[in-house]
Amino acid sequence: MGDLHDTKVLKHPFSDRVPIRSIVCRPDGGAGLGGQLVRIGGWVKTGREQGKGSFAFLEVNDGSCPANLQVIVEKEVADLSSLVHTGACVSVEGVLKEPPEGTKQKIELRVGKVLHVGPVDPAKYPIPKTKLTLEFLRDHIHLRPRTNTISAVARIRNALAFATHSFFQEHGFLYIHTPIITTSDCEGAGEMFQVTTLINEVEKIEKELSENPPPSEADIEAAKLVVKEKGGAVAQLKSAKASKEDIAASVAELTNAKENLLKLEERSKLKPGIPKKDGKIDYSLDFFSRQAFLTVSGQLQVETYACTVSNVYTFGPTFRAENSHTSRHLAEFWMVEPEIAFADLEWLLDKCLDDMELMAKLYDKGCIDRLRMVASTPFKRISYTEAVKLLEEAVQGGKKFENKVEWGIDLASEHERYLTEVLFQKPVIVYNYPKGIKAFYMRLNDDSKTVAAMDVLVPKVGELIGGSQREERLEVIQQRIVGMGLPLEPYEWYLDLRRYGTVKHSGFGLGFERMILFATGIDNIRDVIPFPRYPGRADL
Ligand SMILES: NC(=O)C[C@H](N)C(=O)O
Repeated sequence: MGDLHDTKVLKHPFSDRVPIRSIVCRPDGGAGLGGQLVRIGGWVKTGREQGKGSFAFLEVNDGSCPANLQVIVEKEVADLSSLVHTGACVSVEGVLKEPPEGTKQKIELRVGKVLHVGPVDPAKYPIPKTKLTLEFLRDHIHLRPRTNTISAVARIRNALAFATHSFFQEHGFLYIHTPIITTSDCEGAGEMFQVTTLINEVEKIEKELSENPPPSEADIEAAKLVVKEKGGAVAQLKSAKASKEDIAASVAELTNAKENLLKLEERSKLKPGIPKKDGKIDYSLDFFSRQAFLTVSGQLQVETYACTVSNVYTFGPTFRAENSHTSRHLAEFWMVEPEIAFADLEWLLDKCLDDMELMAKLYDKGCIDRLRMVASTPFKRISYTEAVKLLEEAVQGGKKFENKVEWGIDLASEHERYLTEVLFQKPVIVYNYPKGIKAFYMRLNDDSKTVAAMDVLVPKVGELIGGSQREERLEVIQQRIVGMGLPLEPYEWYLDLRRYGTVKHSGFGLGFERMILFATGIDNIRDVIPFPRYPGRADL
């Protein structure tokens, strides 16, 4: 968008429109731009006719910044009634003018030509200008980007994504595109969405039906008759006290007739274009020749590159089939996952801090205080064992937690919040978790009870980052996989990284949406991703 201090407004690179940002987001509020002819395009936030309908004031926003441009249209130029409704799209050309002294705006646009109007019926528009709750907006996912909050979140999200890439690129990391579809369960927790192929299923049903047409109603009626006859035959033989063998043979015929009827009825339900639902044919095995899933983490795959090009990261969507209905979980979320060869956990903890500091510095526009605090305060570091001790002390002191506190538990959100918000009032890094609650790939510590894992907990959000030193010893990791009841076979390729040229290495995953929650102060994670996915929601 160029230098905002430029004395000329800057055209959008792909159209002849000027971004509103380049008019109003200047130190002088745009005052120095008076007299320039510009074209803008955007959506009306508010509008009203004035001077007995002789002109209209419009507040227009084009998403380039949170601020609106005040636009004035006279009735000679356009039909004002179609312009003034919230949500209408307008594209106009006119001259920038400084309004009279004492007005809030430093610049406004006097329209000479209206180039486009996309009207709205105000009686039907679902996003009126009144303040709407985020819950309400979640039911209008496609229109909610038109609100100030959601468009601001989109800009912050974009800036954070850009900063993530800039940071890693500047530090010599390679961006590796890890797959979305995989057969490996990185966390070994079974929270995977299975990938099935609807088209395959439909094709298969169509083929089957063309080779073997479905039964007609008459076929089914005939089969029902056979069942009735066979049933009658069994009853007759029984009342005639026939021999056991004869009765058994007759019962077998009845069973066959019933099975045949069931089959026919089932086949009659098969219709082209509708996949069979009874689960009898495992179509899911078709496409990939084995069960495939949506990835829960790009970590295992990105490790293959860390073990040859040293410093890598992946940043993409990940999926968890967790039935969580909380404000901190999504079924589809984005994760930033760096992986570094020759690094142990100590090294990683330091780097993680840098990362957060850098992000905080870049985004002082979000929740400024919290970000400032992250940038300036050293994180508290405590071991898991210390954390549990502190929580136990709190319980002894009268603090009530819903989840019980004892060595071996996974820290609940209330525990994480207590540590970060009450006890330390700053981000807390908890390290060396019990092996029983962490994934198989984390390096076993010398005590054989804990693993070299760390979580970064932050106020408001709880766990923001989870990471670990990876287990680089072949026998140990094999034992861990087996010990957790997981099959070795799907992980053989991963074990090869330990068989051939193994090296200590570490990495972490940062939940991108949680980072946005933290930066923006928004409460619900469903509001910081454009199209949230959670139990019961996958449309749009
Ligand atoms: N890359 C990582 O360390 C993240 C880790 N696999 C997780 O999903 O929690």
